[in-house]
Parts: sequence; C-alpha cells; structure tokens
Amino acid sequence: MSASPEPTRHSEWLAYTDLPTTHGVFAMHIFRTTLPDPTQGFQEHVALVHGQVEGVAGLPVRVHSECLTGEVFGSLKCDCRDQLDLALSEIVRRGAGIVLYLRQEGRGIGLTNKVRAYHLQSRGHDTVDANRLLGLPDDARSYEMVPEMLAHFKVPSIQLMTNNPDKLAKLTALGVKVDGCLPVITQPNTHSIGYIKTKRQRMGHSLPDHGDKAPLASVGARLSED
Ligand SMILES: Nc1nc2c(ncn2[C@@H]2O[C@H](COP(=O)(O)OP(=O)(O)OP(=O)(O)O)[C@@H](O)[C@H]2O)c(=O)[nH]1
Ligand SMILES: [Zn+2]
Repeated sequence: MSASPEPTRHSEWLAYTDLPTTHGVFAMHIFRTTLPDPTQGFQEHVALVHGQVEGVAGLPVRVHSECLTGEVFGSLKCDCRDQLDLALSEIVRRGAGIVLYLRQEGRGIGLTNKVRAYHLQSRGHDTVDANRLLGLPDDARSYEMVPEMLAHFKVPSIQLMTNNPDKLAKLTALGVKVDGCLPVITQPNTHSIGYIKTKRQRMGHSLPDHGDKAPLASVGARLSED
C-alpha cells in the first residue's frame, strides 16, 4: 500500500532573530511562500512572537495585512498602523502572543493596484467600488499560510485579534481553531472616517458607528486641523 502524499506546504520557515521594538522584544521569524504569486512573486511573511506560545490554547494572535502607506509613511487614510501598534502592545501587555504580518498589500491586490484604487477614491468612489472599477475583487486575500505558521509554533487554538468576520470565516474554514475574537478598535481621523464607515457598512466589520465625524480625541483629526 502506498503512503498518502504529504500535504502541500504553502510556506517554509527560513530565519529568525530577536527584535527589540518600542512595544517590547519579539522573535521575528520569516516564512517564504513556496510558489510565486502571479503579481507579487515569492512573498516573505513575518511572524512576530512574544513570550512563551508553544501549547498555549486561546493565544492572542493578530493576522495583519501589509499596508506600506499607513505603516511606513504614516498615511492617515486608514487604521492599519494604529491596529498594528495596538496588537503589538496588547500582546506584550498580556505576556504572550503572535502577530502574523502577511504581505497582502491592498487586501491582496498589491501596491500598484492599491494606488490606482486610492486615485479612484480621491474622485469620490469608496474602497469597495474603487476595486470593482479596476476589475478586482473587494478582498483578494487568502490565508492558507496561517495554519502552517501556527503549527510551526505548536499553537493549538487562538483568540483572533480582528473586527473582520470574513477573516474569521476564512481562517476557520482552513482549520484554524478560533476560541474567540478580540476587537482591534482604533480612533478614526477626518481622513480615515469614510474608509472605516465603508468597512462597517459594506464589508461587515464589527466597528462602532461614529457617523461622518471623527471623534475630537483622534490624533489624525488633531494633525489635520493643526
Ligand atoms: N484595496 C485597498 N486596500 C486597502 C485600502 N485601505 C487599506 N487597504 C489594505 O487593507 C488591508 C487591511 O485590511 P482592513 O480591511 O483594513 O482590515 P482587515 O485586516 O480586513 O480586518 P481587521 O482584522 O479587523 O483589521 C491592508 O492590506 C491595507 O493595505 C483601500 O482603500 N483599498
Ligand atoms: Zn492601511
């Protein structure tokens, strides 16, 4: 009788180092995809691990998608950087957890298409319609690398740090055991309020309704009014 074939691996572990950050010390692990993405080639996904995670059930885990504009350039158009900071600091506060930083720029459509979509948004289209006008899906992400990355760290189940029910559904369908969700709510600013409203109204994210006005306490709102 022939042995059953090995399951396809979507990513392979390649390297790690300790990484001191403003939030605390993380171990940074690199996983590279085994097959090239049609538009983005081979991708180097990152796991930022804090504390003892092996065998921990209900571990806080953030599955985060890359956002160059927000996380590197400080763009005020989205909440990605604030969500990343919040996840990292909350994991340190709790003593253990993982951020899986996936190179899924622009909800998986890549940087060039995201910039095209932003250009359309500057002409009045929201984030969903801009993608559709470009002939692209609302959300092109897939998460097949996530169960492999969690298995690498021997994490049996997680508390998923997200407001996005679609992300939860996709991960559960891939066999990730999710014990519950931890919301990752940040303050909108005058530039991000429309995007966040669209996430709530058209993409089903569990987010508070601020109407059309950003809360005055928002850092971004203060910046834009200076
Ligand atoms: N196509 C496109 N992508 C965007 C836009 N704004 C942010 N992004 C990308 O959206 C991704 C983050 O997705 P979000 O919908 O903000 O959040 P999420 O990860 O689905 O949900 P949470 O887990 O609750 O944060 C990142 O890859 C960003 O680069 C936009 O206007 N258009
Ligand atoms: Zn962003």
